[in-house]
Parts: sequence; structure tokens; C-alpha cells
Amino acid sequence: MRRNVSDHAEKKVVGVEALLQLPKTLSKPNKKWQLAFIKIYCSRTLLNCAKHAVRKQGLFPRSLSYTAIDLDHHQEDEHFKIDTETLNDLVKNKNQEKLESLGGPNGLVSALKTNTRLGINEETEEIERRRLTFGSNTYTRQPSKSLFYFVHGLKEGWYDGGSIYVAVFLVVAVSAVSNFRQNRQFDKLSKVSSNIKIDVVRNGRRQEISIFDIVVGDIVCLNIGDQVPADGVFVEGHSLHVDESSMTGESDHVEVSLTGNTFLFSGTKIADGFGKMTVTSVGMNTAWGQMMSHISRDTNEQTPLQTRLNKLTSSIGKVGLLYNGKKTKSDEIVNAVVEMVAAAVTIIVVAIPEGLPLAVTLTLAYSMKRMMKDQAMVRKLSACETMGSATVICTDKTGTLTLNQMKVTDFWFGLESGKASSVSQKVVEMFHQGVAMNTTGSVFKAKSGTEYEFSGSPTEKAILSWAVEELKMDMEEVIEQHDVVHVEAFNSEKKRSGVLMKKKNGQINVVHWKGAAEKILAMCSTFYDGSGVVREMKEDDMIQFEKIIQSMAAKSLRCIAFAYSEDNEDIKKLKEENLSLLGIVGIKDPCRPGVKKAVEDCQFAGVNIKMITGDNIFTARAIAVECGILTSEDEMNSEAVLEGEEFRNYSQEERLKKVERIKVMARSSPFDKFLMVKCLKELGHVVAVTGDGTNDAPALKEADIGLSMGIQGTEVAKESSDIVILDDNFASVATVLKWGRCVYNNIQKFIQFQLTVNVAALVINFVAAVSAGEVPLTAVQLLWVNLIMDTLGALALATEKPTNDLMNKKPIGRVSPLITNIMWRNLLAQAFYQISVLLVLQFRGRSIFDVFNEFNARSLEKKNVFKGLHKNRLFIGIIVVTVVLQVVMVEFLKKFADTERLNWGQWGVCIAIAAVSWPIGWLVKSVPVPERHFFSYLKWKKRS
Ligand SMILES: Nc1ncnc2c1ncn2[C@@H]1O[C@H](COP(=O)(O)OP(=O)(O)OP(=O)(O)O)[C@@H](O)[C@H]1O
Ligand SMILES: [Ca+2]
Repeated sequence: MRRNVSDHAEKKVVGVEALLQLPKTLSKPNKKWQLAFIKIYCSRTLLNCAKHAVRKQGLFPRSLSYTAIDLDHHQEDEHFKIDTETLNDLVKNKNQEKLESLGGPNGLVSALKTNTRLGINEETEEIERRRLTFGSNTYTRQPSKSLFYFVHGLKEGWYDGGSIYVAVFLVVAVSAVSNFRQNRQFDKLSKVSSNIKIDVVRNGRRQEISIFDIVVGDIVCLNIGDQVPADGVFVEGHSLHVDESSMTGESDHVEVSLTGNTFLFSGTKIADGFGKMTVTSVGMNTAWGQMMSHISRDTNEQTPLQTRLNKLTSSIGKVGLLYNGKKTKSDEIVNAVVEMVAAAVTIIVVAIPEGLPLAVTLTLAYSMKRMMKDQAMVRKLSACETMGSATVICTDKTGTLTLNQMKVTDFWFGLESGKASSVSQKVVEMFHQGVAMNTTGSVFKAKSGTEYEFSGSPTEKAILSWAVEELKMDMEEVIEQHDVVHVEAFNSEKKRSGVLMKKKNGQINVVHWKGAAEKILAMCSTFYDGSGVVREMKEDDMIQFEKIIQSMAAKSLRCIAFAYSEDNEDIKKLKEENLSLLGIVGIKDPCRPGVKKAVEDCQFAGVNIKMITGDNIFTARAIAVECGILTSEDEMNSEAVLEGEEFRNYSQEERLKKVERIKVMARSSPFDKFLMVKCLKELGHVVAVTGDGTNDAPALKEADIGLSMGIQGTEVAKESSDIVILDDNFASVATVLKWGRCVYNNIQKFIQFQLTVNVAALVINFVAAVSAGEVPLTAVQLLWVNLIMDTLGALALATEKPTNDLMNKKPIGRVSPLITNIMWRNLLAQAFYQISVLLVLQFRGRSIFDVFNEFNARSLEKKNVFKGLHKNRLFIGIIVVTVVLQVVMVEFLKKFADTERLNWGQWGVCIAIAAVSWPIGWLVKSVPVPERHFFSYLKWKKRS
């Protein structure tokens, strides 16, 4: 090993010697450069050697004049009985021995001066002390790339003599600035999206704080779908499973418990169960933090449209080359070669619409910024353009269509609805147990205040506040009286949660279940009536209970049932049958205002809306009717509403046959949601999915466009999505749809505009090259047109805002061509006109056409191209700049661009002729085009 390193160094040194022998012929300044270079080179080499050596521990080549100083920075605080290094080592290396030597999780908790139940002290001083001692939970990221990073491609644009310089330079500058800004925007976005809210306990009060405010010693509450905010040790909880794939890349879930693995890593996700952890390392001390600092985001991701465009540009380029090749054969003599090369370059330049990919980037970047204002944060650029072609939107119910502010409005004890005061004390006590012990939420009441604070999932909060306010439950007291033996945490698969517990010092095992009403009901064989008497559940009673559930659900209430059982024997698992039903509560979750309108808008735009929910079929139906997803017509159709299980049990063919008619899928598991999206995609739909929960994550990932909710959405859902809806409102989904269509439309407009130019120029040059042997439009002029005019044109068209009539059209879907028949019609007509004029007149102020044509491109179908013009000031501004540039080029840059000066009369004629393109555009737009794509007549096979 040691030899290896010194070999390495030696080799480099030999290289340096060779370098040092400077040739004597060098001029003075050159010598200086050379020396500077050698200096930099040598220092790099030496540094490299040093790094090499350090990596191979302990091997430090003595020949180098380095002194290694071991900087030991122990800045322990006497206050805590543990130091940062021990803590870092503890979790990072899963050091079980160390943990045991500290006295296990409990010992660690006291060493960190914290408390599992109460958390740390909330005083600012205390928090600050912890921050100073152990650091803060922030990461140093790779610095943003500088503007110059994006200045590349200079060499690639080197076509002709120095005059092209300017043109190329301008384009490089424009694309560099646009890429730079886009990168900065992504940086800003990632700052917004990484500022997650975390549930912690401080001073006994559960509260939400920013992930950046977490300090060592904090007690963090973890629930399904949460991200672990820092490294830590598990202190309390049940059936907690963690998805460590973000760290290890493996997808199996790791169980975390007090007896087994107790370590939790920052950046991992909670897959199941719930619990609490105490934080041991934060920020850059965690493995995640170190990883984050090395990752820099790659914004050079290409969207599908960009890929398609790149293909288009290169194939057009090939066409240009092709006929250029033919010309080569007809030329014989060597001295024609120079001219030929020039012609070749020219033709290639014409043929490649340089501005296209740039235009797409500009359009997307611009829209992304505007969408942020409309409450949509774009995580993946391609989502903007894909959203434009969406044909189906699958949405979940809770939290997207509804407000997620739940409140218990109805309750039944046995077969009696109603008043808590008339119910026997025994039943009320059992409810206290069932609510307080079987929950992931919590209640806090400040000593001074009278108001209660509830935390947890919306359903849990609703139940807790009902129990506290209606049933006078004292949560602390109940928890103190009981010991939990085993817990089955709630998940969307089973839709229930259960607890096995004992009274302190008691013998009797008690099981409590709560969950989806009809599922709990099916587990019961007896029930408690209001007076506390156990009765057998006869068939009649069963039907009675089902009716109760249905009637509550029909009022769009979410139904949760409570069941109970007692056992003398020692059981380990929770009993699942022969339980006693305690009662049923109905939770109201009102529809969001504005949802109905948004649903209507989407449907009007030809986009199908489907609801896939985990809730009861009757509740789902009621909400669907309320939101307008289910019309009275659909209610006749028996296939419009079904349960997830039914869908799951269909054969694949049946599913494909029926899926389009389904409007509401209730009681669906995460897998059912996923399955539905997959089926729709198989039928050729472009599917958008909206969701907030972890149960939506598989569907969000599978969808063409995943939209998650910014406020209530879990981290897992957000991470699986392409767009985050910041205000959680379904109405914003409709806005995103409009933006998507706008982006697609703007890009089409631009393509039409640019291809007109290219087709015209190509034909003219071809005709001229064949007939006269020379090209009338020089490379400089063409580059000018292609790069400057088109880039500006791209800017102008990219910033057209969405209009309402975008929502009047049918969705584009997956298969329609990028260049539609309508576009071909407009394009060919304009190109034809330009060609005829130019061939007749042979003068060179041609790009004036562009200005007029740019107006024409504003609308692909509408005849009035000026509509709404005054609203887009940028468009007008760019037109003015274009005109000025054109005048400057024609009038003053004669030598540079090889143009002819024109007198007033000639200008007038030019403008008049160019203006004719308006009426032509107007006329052409009334020519009908066939529905079928032009190329399909030619039987062209698509390669995609
Ligand atoms: N904390 C809970 N404890 C017990 N049961 C619950 C709890 N929360 C919800 N449920 C039950 O599970 C069902 C919801 O399951 P799921 O999580 O799949 O859907 P959701 O996310 O709430 O709704 P959606 O899919 O429409 O967004 C509810 O209808 C309710 O009956
Ligand atoms: Ca949900």
C-alpha cells in the first residue's frame, strides 16, 4: 500500500519535471502563463497525493512537508452527561453496547435531560444551549452553480466567421441566464419544500415546529407517513416500521422497538405504526446531512416534449444534410469547395430550428414561476406539460374534496341515539378506555387556560374532542390507570386500530377496537345497550345497526364503531371476533367550498373525475353527489359506484372493461388506488392523481401526474408527487390543468411560428442553390433569424397567459401529434406566401415577416389574433425590440450582416407585403382541415 502511494506521487513528479523544461522560443507573457499553469498544476498534484494518502488511513508520505494536526474539539457542556461525538457514534454506527452502557433508551433520555412524556423545557435559553452544544438541524448544501456554469455550447455554435460571434454569443447568454434562473428557482423551491413541520413534545405540550428548530433531546412524535427529522433513539410506541430505502436503497421495512432495533435515521420514513423518539444528532452530524451536502440537484432533466423536440430538430437537420449531399455530387471542381462548405453550413443552419428546445425551456420555466403564484409548486418540470393532456383525474376524498376539519355530530350507544347524560356510567367508562388508550392523538390543557388542545390525525382529533367535551373524559387519568400490552396501529389497509391492555395491578385482559363501522360490526356477536346491559346480536339487530350506519353515511358522515372484549386468560394477540359493540359515532367532514365549481370546470374541459376513497361506500356516494362527481344520471348506472374489494377481485379483462364507467370507488386500500390508475393508463388515458395521505402514495407515483396537498399532506405523499398544491384545494387542480394546456398550446404556437420560417428559408435556399448555384440568404442572416428573432419570438409566445377557452376543448390525450393539421395548414400557407414573395422580389428584409407572423401565431385557430393583446405587455415589448433590431441590422450593419440599406419607399413596400400575411392567416383559418393526421395518409409509421 505504502509503495502504491509513493509510486503515484513519483509518477506525477516526473510529469512535472518534463513540464518545467520550458521551450526557449516562448515569448515573455507566454512564459509567465506557462509558469502560472505549472504552479497550479503542481499544487494540485501535491494536494491530490495528500488526499490519496489520507484516504488510506495512516499512510502519509513522509517526503511531503505536511504536518497533521489532530484537532480535537470537545466542547462539552457540563450540563449534559454526554457529548456530541458519543451521540453521533451511537446512532450512526448502531452502537447497541454504548446504548446499554448508558442505561438503554431511558438512560439516554435522562442523560439528555429530557423526559419521554413531557419533552424538553421550552425556554429559549434551554433551546439555545442545546443548539450551541449539539448544533442545529440545518444542512449546508452545495453552493448554487454560478451563472458561468451554464455558459457552455460556445464552441458548438462556431459555424462561420467572426460575425456569427455576436449572434451565437447572444443566444448562449440568453440560454445561460434562463438556465441559471431556473436553477435558482429550484433552489428556492427546495428550501420551501424542505421546511417540514414536525410534531414534538415540549413542556408536556405536543406542538408543531419547523424541522430546522429541532434540537438534541427533543421528543419527536412519529406517525405513518412522517419523515424522521434527525437521528435518534426510539423511546416509546408500537409496531413502528421504518422505510429506510432513502438511506440503504433497500425497500423492506425495518421494525423499531424497545427490545430490538432502537435506532432511527434522519431522512427515513415511517411506514407503519406510531411512536416517539429522542433526538441524538442533528443537521450535519447525521448521515443524511452529510449525504445532502454532497448532492446537488440536477435540473437538466429533459421533459418528454423536449426529448421529442430534440428528435425533431435532429431529423430536420438530417433532411438539410441530405439534399446538401446531392448538391456535392453536381459540383465537380475543387475551387467550388469553399463555396460549397459555406452553402452546406447555411443550409444546415436553416434546417435546424435552433430555438425550439430553448423555447420549451423558457415556456416551462416561466409557467413554473407563475403557477407558484396560483398555489401550485412544481416539483418536476415535465408535470406542467403532461398535465395539459390529462384525460382523467382520480382524487381521494378526505382532505382533498373535504376540509379535513372533522367533528363528531351523531352518536349511538347500542341502538339508542344520543345524549351522553342518559347513558350508564359503565358504558361511558368503557368509552373512556377505548378512546384514551386506543389513539395516536393527544390532549393538552395548559394549567392556566381552560381550552383543550387536541393533536393527531383529523379523525383522532374529532373523537378525542368528542370524548373530552361530551363524555367528560380525563385522558391523563385513564392512561395512568392502565398498562398497554400490545397495540395494532391504524393503517389504510385494515382501517381499524386496536389495543390489548390491563388495568394496573389487574388480571383481566381488555381489548378495544375502533375503526370503519361496518368492519367492526362484522367482528361483534353481542352489543351493549345504553343502560350497560350486554345483549346478544340477533340478525334483526345486525340489520338495525347496518341501517344506522347507512343513514349516518347518507348524511355524508364518516362512521367509526367501537368494540370491546374481556378475557381472563393471558392472551398475546388481540381477539378479532365475538366482540361486544359499544357504539358508533358519525363524523362530519364538510365539503370544501368551490370544489363543485372546480369539478364542473374539469368535466367541461372533457376531463373525467373519479373519486377513490378509503371511506364507507355511502359516505363516499353522498360526498360525490355533493361535489358533482356523481350526477343523478350516474346514480342510475349501477356500475358507477363500487367498493375496492370488488374491483380487486375482478379479472384483468373485466377491470379494463369496467374501469371507465366507475365514478366512485369506496373502501379502497392503497393497492386498489394504484390498480385503478394502472388500468386507466393501460387504456391510454393520461391520468392525474390527487391525494394527501400515505395511502395515496403508490397511486401518486404510478400516475402520469401526481398532485399532493401541501398543508395536510404527509411527507411520503409529497415526495411521491410531481406537483404540490399549496392551499390543499381541489380548485387549484383545475388551475393546474389550465396551466398545463396553456404550456402545451404556447409551445405549439411557437413551433408553428418557427417552422414557417424554416420551411420558407429552406425552400428558397434549395431553389436558389439548384437554379443559380448560390444561396441568397447567408449564414449570418439565417443565424440572425434563427437565433435572435426566434429566441425573442419564443419569449414572446411563451409568456401568453392561460385563457378560459383553453378549458373548452377536449383533452389532447396521449396520442395526438405535436404538430396538428391546423398547424400544418397555417404553417404551409404562410411559408408558401413568403416563398413566392421572396422568389419574385429577391430582397432581403425578410424577417419583417416574422413580426407579423408572430401575431398570427398567437392563436392557432381563432381568427382574431389581436384579442387580449393589451394584457401581454411583454409580447408587445418584444415585438418592439424585434423591430428595432431588424431596422438596425438592415440599416447600419451592412458589412456585418451583408444586408442592403433600404429607402423609405422600400421599407413601405416591405411592410405592406408582410402585412398581407395577416389577411392570409385570417383566410387560411377558415379552411377546414380533416380530423385525421396528414401523415397518417402517407402511412408513415411512428417510431415512438
Ligand atoms: N384513527 C383511526 N382509527 C380508526 N379508524 C380510522 C381512523 N382513521 C380513519 N379510520 C377509518 O378508516 C377509514 C379511512 O381509511 P383511509 O385512511 O384508507 O382513508 P382516508 O385517507 O381517510 O380517506 P381518503 O382515501 O378519501 O383520503 C375511515 O373511513 C374510518 O372508518
Ligand atoms: Ca386522504
